[in-house]
Amino acid sequence: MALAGGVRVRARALLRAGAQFRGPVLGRPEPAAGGGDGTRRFANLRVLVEPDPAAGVAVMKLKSPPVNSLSLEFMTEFLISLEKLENDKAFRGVVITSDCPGVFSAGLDLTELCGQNPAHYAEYWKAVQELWLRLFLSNMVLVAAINGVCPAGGCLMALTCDVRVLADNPKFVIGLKETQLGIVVPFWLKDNLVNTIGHRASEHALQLGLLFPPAEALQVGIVDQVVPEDQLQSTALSVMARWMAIPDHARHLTKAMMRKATADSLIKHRDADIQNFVNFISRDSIQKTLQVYLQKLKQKKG
Ligand SMILES: CC/C=C\C/C=C\C/C=C\C=C\CC(=O)SCCNC(=O)CCNC(=O)[C@H](O)C(C)(C)COP(=O)(O)OP(=O)(O)OC[C@H]1O[C@@H](n2cnc3c(N)ncnc32)[C@H](O)[C@@H]1OP(=O)(O)O
Repeated sequence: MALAGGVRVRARALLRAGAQFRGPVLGRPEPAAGGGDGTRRFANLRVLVEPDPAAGVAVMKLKSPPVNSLSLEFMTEFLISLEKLENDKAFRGVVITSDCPGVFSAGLDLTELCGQNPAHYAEYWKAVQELWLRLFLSNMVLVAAINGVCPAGGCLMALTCDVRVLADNPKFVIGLKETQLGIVVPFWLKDNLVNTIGHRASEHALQLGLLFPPAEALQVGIVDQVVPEDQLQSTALSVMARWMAIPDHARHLTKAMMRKATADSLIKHRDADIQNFVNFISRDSIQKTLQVYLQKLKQKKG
């Protein structure tokens, strides 16, 4: 699936501005781009990709400090990196994890949702839809190695994956807390959750805006495994190895068959969903709530 119009335009702008694969990364000298040794890492500004072509797997590390919030730039760069892997036949699986200590992703970037104009909200929501669709319908096996708190939009990313492994730390909660902020999750994300944990559990989780700590997350089924923090990466890779043993075409066609109806319901109503979001987020009452919440977050330190 190609990037949607607005996101593609922004992607091109980012690429022109130099947000493309480069080395060295993390201060280590690496072969020049296209060096072809199959071991080099590549990165744009906010996503670090560590490829292991021999295994057919890449690890994508979200590194948009401080909290990997889903800004337009971050989502665009993430999708560029994902598309690069999708287009490279060497890669059949991706582990998604965080490079920001203690936070997988803080979810949607609240500064994108506050005090902006309707055109911005529309562009932003289109990018959120695109992120979800591209991940949800990815041909590749996606394993989320969740090494930090994972609320709302962070959970959105994790829910698109085929498998979620959560590090066992009581601070690492996961869930869709939107109602706690006075926000309603979009229907397609609700469907994604229902597909994952069932209808009744979703009713409770969504209405109460529940954030599950590891043991509860495992019990309700929003994650598939909880492991000690120091075993997260190795567990994610061994889960991946199991999935990689299945012939790709059969696995992918099965995944597409299982996910088609849920994805189609958004694809058919993308514009209406954007309009709905713009109307909702532009309301004075919602703006006020989000601004107060953002201020509280900022005052936490002071
Ligand atoms: C009718 C229906 C139609 C359509 C659908 C309608 C509506 C749907 C609309 C929106 C859906 C929204 C879903 C979301 O994702 S909203 C975001 C939810 N996320 C959160 O509530 C998490 C907030 N953050 C935190 O709880 C914490 O930051 C933390 C636990 C992730 C990390 O804690 P730390 O103590 O490590 O870090 P902090 O000091 O709190 O934060 C550092 C820094 O980062 C800023 N920040 C944190 N989160 C966000 C964010 N989500 N967006 C933007 N910025 C964020 C925070 O303010 C600090 O900034 P400063 O350094 O002080 O400047």
